[in-house]
Amino acid sequence: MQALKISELAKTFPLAKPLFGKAPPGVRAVRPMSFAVEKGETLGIVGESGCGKSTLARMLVGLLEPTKGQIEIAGKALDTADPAAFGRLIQYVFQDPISSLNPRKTIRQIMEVPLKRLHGLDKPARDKRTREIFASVNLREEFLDRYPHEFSGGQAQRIGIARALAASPEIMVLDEPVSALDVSVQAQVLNLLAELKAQFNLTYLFISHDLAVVEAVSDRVVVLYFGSVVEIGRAEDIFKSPKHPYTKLLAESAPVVGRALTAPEQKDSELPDPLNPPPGCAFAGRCVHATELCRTEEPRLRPMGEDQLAACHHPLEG
Ligand SMILES: Nc1ncnc2c1ncn2[C@@H]1O[C@H](COP(=O)(O)OP(=O)(O)OP(=O)(O)O)[C@@H](O)[C@H]1O
Repeated sequence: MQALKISELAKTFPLAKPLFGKAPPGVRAVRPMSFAVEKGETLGIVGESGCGKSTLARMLVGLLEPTKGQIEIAGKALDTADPAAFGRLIQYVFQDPISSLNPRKTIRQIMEVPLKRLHGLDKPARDKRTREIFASVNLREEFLDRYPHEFSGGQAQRIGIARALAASPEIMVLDEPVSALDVSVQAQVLNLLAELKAQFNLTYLFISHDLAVVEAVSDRVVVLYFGSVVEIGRAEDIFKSPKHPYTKLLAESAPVVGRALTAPEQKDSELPDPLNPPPGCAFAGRCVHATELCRTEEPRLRPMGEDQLAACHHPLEG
């Protein structure tokens, strides 16, 4: 069963109109993209800074209205102009746990908001549910009457996760959930997320620039480049047998213990200018395999092997 399906979802940020002349076309942060996530699956989302990960995530949780496209959760299309429709179905866990929590509210008050607003629970029911969720993220009950700044990064991220769980969502979008944490704490939070997924029957979208973490936690992975999906497939295939030269570049650029860093094959290290996008494949300027076709015609996502799709005119072998 599909937990989430997006169809032709896109976001363009308009730019200010100059005093004279035509308005510029705007920044196409997410170009029309479509994919689905199965219930219980963890879908990793990777790509370098500026590729549209956060814009996509914010649209998925109703924080940002798409320019076009559709979002379906558990088979139902959501009204993307109505953020309230999202809360009970999909929740966001932010990268920076402390600044995502209201500093003037106690943790109990923070936890109560979704329980009251989304589920209409009365005070005793809210207290009971808050205690249950707190226990499931391994936090002590006495923490409930403290303020966000009193917690370490790892504890604050558990609170951020608890707040998201309080909405009883089907899906959680985890946006770099461990990158702000000490390495020693990262594994604890990742283990907790795995336990919660099983306990609450959740589906995860896991955004990270840390490919080792994405490979470890994801069933399938989406690779974004310049606002588009350039490759999607099972995590092991994406990392061991990438079809798109950009996926290979990402994998080769990631430091792995015990492996010497190779100089990745590429011509340039710059992303194209979003205000002046190239006509063909957006990666052509950096790709050593690029031909005239790549510079003139945008490649479409197409099947390449079992459960793997890539948008490339000259996919890699093997
Ligand atoms: N509010 C905005 N107005 C105009 N352009 C924006 C806005 N937000 C994002 N962008 C642009 O959209 C593109 C995608 O940005 P986005 O933040 O989604 O990327 P990202 O992959 O999440 O990057 P990072 O990992 O650095 O957060 C970038 O070119 C960015 O400059």
